Amino acid sequence: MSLALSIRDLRVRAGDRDLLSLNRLDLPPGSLTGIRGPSGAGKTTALHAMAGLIAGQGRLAWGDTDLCGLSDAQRTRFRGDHIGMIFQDFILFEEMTARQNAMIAAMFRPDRRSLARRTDALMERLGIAPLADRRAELLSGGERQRVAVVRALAHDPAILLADEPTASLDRPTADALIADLAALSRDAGRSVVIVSHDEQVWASMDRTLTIRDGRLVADP
Ligand SMILES: Nc1ncnc2c1ncn2[C@@H]1O[C@H](COP(=O)(O)OP(=O)(O)OP(=O)(O)O)[C@@H](O)[C@H]1O
Repeated sequence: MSLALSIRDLRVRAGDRDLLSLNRLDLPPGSLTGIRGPSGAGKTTALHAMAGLIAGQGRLAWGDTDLCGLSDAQRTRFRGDHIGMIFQDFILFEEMTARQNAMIAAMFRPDRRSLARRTDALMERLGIAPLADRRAELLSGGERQRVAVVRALAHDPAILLADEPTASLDRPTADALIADLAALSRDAGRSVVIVSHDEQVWASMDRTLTIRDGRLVADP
């Protein structure tokens, strides 16, 4: 499944302050989109709204599903079914193994077996299969990030959202990660949005948007 994103007059507020105000944005299904902008501009807020982690007013629809029209519980369910997330600090459980961390979502899902198969295949593909039984606290930054990628993709989500996925990686590791993310997503028709300050990330995307002061700045 491939899902388009359609945003109309989306606002995210905190108290009486507008954190985000996006008038119109359409991303085709299966597209790879970067988001850049100065610190505090609202990039993470936009990503969290796309993930349904925070509620917005207006319209933010993946396919036919407008997240603004869903309850908190419905948004959580949509996220579990359709969205994979990679966070900047890619939080792992240190005492658990790489594979246990990657499989964490499986604990709450009925399709545990197919998820386990996909997890193993992804670990193989990303070159971390030999580390499957190593505790997370013993993994390097690049290895931890790969575990976070497997965890995000294990349920084969239609949407992948990532916040500064290369921020703590050296150049070669970051480049390899971005190439893998792009290939794993293009193959599957996955829609991807990546918040990043990294020009190499922007170069791998179909398009990169700029957010400033909570608003989209027109592409140059
Ligand atoms: N829950 C909240 N309540 C109040 N203000 C918030 C809340 N969440 C974020 N903000 C503010 O909204 C603005 C945008 O934050 P956001 O994290 O989206 O920025 P960003 O563009 O991702 O920045 P950075 O590149 O530094 O991560 C910031 O001024 C931040 O302090």
